[in-house]
This record gives sequence, C-alpha cells and structure tokens, in this order.
Amino acid sequence: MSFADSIIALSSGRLPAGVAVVRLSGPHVRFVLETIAGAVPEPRQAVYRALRRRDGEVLDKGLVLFFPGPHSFTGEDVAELQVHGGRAVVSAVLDELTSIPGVRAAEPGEFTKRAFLNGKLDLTETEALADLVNAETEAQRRFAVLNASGAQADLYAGWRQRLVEARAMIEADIDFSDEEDVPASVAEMVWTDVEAIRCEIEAHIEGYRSAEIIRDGFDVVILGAPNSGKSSLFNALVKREAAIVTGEAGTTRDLLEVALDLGGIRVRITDTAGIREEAGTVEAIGISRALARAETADLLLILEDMQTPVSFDPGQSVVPRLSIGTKVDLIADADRSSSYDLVISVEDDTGIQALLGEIGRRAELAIGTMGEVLPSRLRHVDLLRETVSHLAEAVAAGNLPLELRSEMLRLATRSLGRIAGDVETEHLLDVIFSQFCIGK
Ligand SMILES: Nc1nc2c(c(=O)[nH]1)N(C=O)[C@@H](CNc1ccc(C(=O)N[C@@H](CCC(=O)O)C(=O)O)cc1)CN2
Repeated sequence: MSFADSIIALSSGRLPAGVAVVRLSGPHVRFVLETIAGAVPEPRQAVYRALRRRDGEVLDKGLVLFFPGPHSFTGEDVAELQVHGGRAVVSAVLDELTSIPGVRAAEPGEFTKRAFLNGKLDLTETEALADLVNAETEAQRRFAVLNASGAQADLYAGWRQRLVEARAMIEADIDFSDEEDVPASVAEMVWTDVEAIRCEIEAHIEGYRSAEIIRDGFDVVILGAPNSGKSSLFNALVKREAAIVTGEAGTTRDLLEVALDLGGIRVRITDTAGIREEAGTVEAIGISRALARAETADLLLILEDMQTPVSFDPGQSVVPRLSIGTKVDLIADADRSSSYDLVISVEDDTGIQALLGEIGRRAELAIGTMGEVLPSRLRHVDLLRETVSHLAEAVAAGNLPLELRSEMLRLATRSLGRIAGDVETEHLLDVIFSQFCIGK
C-alpha cells in the first residue's frame, strides 16, 4: 500500500519543551531531507545538522534521523527532526515542511493508521498504542504494553489458525467422503476442538470486566446514614493519597467523585453525601438515588457512626461491601470491640491506611491475574460474541450437511479476523484512528 501524500507532525508534547520531535512519513521524505538538511543521513543514525529554509536561512540546528521503508514505524520512509522545543522554532520548521508540495500536516492517528494499512501492526496493536499513550497508572501501562506487543493479536491468531485447520479437515471430509479417507473419529475430534475454542473465547470475554476496571478504575462508593462521616472519610482518602489522577467531578448528580492511583491501579471513590441529607421524604429520595448509584459499584463502604449507630440498609445488592464503624476516637477503649469489618477515625487517623490497603487489595483481586490477555474494547467483545455464536451454531448443527457447518465456521473466523482489522471498512478505521493524538 502506498500513499501519495507525505505527512508531518509534532510528535512530542506541549511547547515550549527542551526538545521537540517532528516526524515525517511518506514518499517525499528523502527529498525533504535533501532540501532542509542538505542530505539524507545514513539509515538509523542520528546526525547533527543545520536545518535550512530554501532561501538558506538557518531555522535551527538539530538531530536528524532517517528510517528507510519498509523498516520503519509506518512502513514508509520516515524521518525525525529533533529540534529545540520553542514555539517559533517548531512552527517555522512545520511551515517550511508543509510548503513543500505533497507534504501536509498529519491527521490524528495517521502515522499509526499507515502502519496498520502497511501491515506493520494489526488493529488490536494500534488500539493498544493509543491506550499506552493515554496510560496514567502502572496497571494501564502494563496492560497496554502487553497488547501493543501483540499478545492479543497472537491469542486471536491462534484461534483462527485452529479454526482454519478444522475447516480444512471438514472440507477434506466433504471431498473424500466416498473414499472414506477421513475416519469418523477424526471428524469427531474436529468438533471437539471447535467446542474447546468456543469455551476458551467465552472465558476470554469474561475478562472484559477486568479490562474495564484497569481502564476506568475500580469503583468504590461510600454509603451511610446522614452524618455517618461519609464526607470526612472521602476528604481524608483524597487528601491522603498524593497521586490524584483526576479532580473532583460529577457534582452534577450531587455526587463527588475522585480518581486515585492506589498501588498502580486507578480507583474511583464516590461520596454520596452530596445527595441531600434532610429528614423525611427528601432524605428517602436521596438514599434511593445513592443506592441506585451503588448498584454499578465494585465495592461499597457502608459507614456507621459508632456513637449513635443508625443502621443503613444497602438493600439486596450483590455488590461486595465493607462495613465501617466511624468516629472510633469518641468511643471508650472498652467499647471498641465491634462487628464492623474496619473501624476508623478521621480525627486521629485510625484505620485510614488499613482501609486504603483493603481497597487496593480488593481492586487487585477484581483485576485478576496481571499479565493475562484481555479484550480491551467493547468492539472486541461484540465480535468475540459473534464468533462464539457462529461456533455454537456450527457445533449444534450435527444434523445439517457439512457444507453448511463449514460455512458457519467460516463466519466465525471472519468475525474473529475483524478484531485484528481484516475486512474493516474505511469508515470504521476513521472512527478508530480519529481517537488518537496528532503525531501518533
Ligand atoms: N524517536 C522516537 N521514539 C519512539 C518512537 C518514534 O517514532 N520515534 N515510537 C513510535 O511510536 C515508539 C517506538 N516505536 C517504533 C516502532 C518501530 C520502529 C521501526 O523502525 N521498526 C522497523 C525496524 C524494527 C527493528 O529494527 O527491529 C520495522 O518494524 O521494520 C521504530 C519505532 C516509541 N519511541
């Protein structure tokens, strides 16, 4: 695949910066380097050059790198200009480059899109690169690196290979059935393996919840009767944890939410105290709204003031919970033994570290085995479900002609292949790549 245009972008971060990396890809790269840097450097060797406008004016002096296609990130000729990271420097360099006919500014994700279309990466790897660029926590980074290195691609390629082999056996069975070349026991083995693949994919789909937790965070909701100490705990947790990922948000629904980085895992803590705490019907409405929010949580912290215990009923929800006695500093030592999972005092800092540790432990448990390959997008889950349903259909269709069952397997393989980006339409690719940053 080749592209008529060459593309350029500032691939490094916000200006001003110490150094800025301007990346170029496409058929004009050699010409551009000759024009701006005087010559094309040896492949993959950084050289220090003056970068000149065509009228001879020196724009900056910087490092120039050349990666001849196809052995480059995009598979095309690629170059990098590593210049001083001043706004005027970068804009002068970009202006000079785009004044060259055939050279234009890249769209978001366009370098990666070219890498995909040139077969350097499959679609799961490009999605993982986007995740890597957006990774804020250690768990997100680890997960993205795994898939960017092809772990997800390899898993699906393995299933596809087995399905292709299964179909080959079935086709052989169809072609040579008169000659009885394919023993019945072999045909049985084929369907046993197809069923095994179906089960493996089903188990893999289950892992999507873990991927969601890694990406969106482990969702903790603080509940309790009015004045049970919800806001105090929320503030203590937020203050304690130095690495706050996002600020307070979501106040529109009377909920305060903050995302923490707890031992490398994103954890979202929501305080429901903003929901109006007044006596009577308003309070009842507030509590029912808090409970509705709690339904989708991963962990509930149910608070009770140990001085004046008002039990809070979190209803029939199956969400795991910790019952927490608050304001323990006001309780005489003799009366402190309790039926709570944890007792805390924000006042004298009792139990807060223990609570954070317990939340972190539960978040780790929810993510499951680190290093496991998970589906990272709903797009993947949808196509995996499609695959499973074609496979189930094929396995169940024992009374149908083999030609039809083989066709069902072909459809399953096609659904699986679409995850890697086979047969995707230009439109879908545009949607996927538009979510990337410019210069990626
Ligand atoms: N300066 C710089 N740093 C960077 C990038 C970049 O483009 N420029 N990357 C950009 O995202 C990442 C590195 N990704 C890269 C991926 C492939 C190739 C590459 O040249 N691949 C060739 C040769 C492989 C080899 O020698 O083993 C190939 O695939 O054929 C380069 C960078 C992170 N760091």
